[in-house]
Amino acid sequence: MGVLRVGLCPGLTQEMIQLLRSRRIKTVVDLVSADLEEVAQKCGLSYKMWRAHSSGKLGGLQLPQVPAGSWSEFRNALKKTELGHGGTDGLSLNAFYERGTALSTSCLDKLLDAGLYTGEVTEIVGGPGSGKTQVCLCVAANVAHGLQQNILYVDSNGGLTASRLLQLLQTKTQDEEEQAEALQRIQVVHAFDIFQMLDVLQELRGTVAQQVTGSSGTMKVVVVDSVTAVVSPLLGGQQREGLALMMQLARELKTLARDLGMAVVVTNHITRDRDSGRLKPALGRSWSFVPSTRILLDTIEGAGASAGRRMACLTKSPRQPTGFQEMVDIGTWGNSEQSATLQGDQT
Ligand SMILES: Nc1ncnc2c1ncn2[C@@H]1O[C@H](COP(=O)(O)OP(=O)(O)OP(=O)(O)O)[C@@H](O)[C@H]1O
Repeated sequence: MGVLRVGLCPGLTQEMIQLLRSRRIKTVVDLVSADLEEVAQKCGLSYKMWRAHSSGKLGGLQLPQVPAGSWSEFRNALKKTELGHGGTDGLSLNAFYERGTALSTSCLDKLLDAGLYTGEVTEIVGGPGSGKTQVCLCVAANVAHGLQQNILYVDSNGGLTASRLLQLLQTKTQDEEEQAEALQRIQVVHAFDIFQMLDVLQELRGTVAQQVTGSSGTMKVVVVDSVTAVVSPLLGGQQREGLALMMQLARELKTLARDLGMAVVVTNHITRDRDSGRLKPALGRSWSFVPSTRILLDTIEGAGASAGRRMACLTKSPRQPTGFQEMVDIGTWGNSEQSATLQGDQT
């Protein structure tokens, strides 16, 4: 099982192993999946020392050259290795994915700390026209072309257009065959009410549960644009029934993420808090616990405003500080210029 032991890599001393064990890091995969910066801080290990220790081999598997930059770069480099994908260490691909692998989105990776994490629900929140659907399409194009993974795209508001999807793919490749292959990896389903949506997700659960690990047909990402479109009509009169259906949807999405190792993306509208007047995600408190990561998209007013520019702000994350924000230009995502990020700003 790739248990950490002295001699696995230079510098991995008994003392260090004890420290890691005290942080519940016992195997090579525990180590790869951990927040290395936090671990290093708690174990009194500097990044420089870590680089020196972990270059070369670990658990009999070749590690990447540790980049001089940051911990997150290092972790992502690790995840791309044979080790990060289970490798020959007796670990299944699913077992690793369940622990969380970042799937690059190409549009919001900085905020997401490298991408969408398998095993988690990520929510994109924003008002009408804020760009939620554009983010979903950008994710679909990158997962299908860049990562060559299958994706289920559940459209519940009619926002998806094939022409925009193709436009986004055309910026990635001029090869029409590659574009067609990528389009084939994106399975689009329309579900205009909660019952249709639950049916779609339950069917997906059945299919994914039967998937053979590592086969070319695995479905790694599911996008639901939007949950609000099917849930908010239920929350008016028969509140109880509506809430129960909403939580059933939440359970389905979490099962796909946690038990079946998928990355789940949902979109949600915003609403104004009656007391404070502040904007907050729609669907209330019960829903607010469903996603582990949330990005709020907002249009920009005043100087610097343009049709496609949006401020994307991380408002919930298990990995990054909340409040982290960056300006993105969704208008450029479909242009040949690959400029998504205009500036980074940590608040
Ligand atoms: N083909 C396109 N090329 C460039 N930008 C586009 C294109 N289509 C849409 N946009 C940009 O995306 C914005 C609309 O974004 P989108 O439809 O993703 O919003 P949304 O948050 O999903 O809205 P809603 O909640 O109403 O569904 C437009 O205002 C425009 O700036």
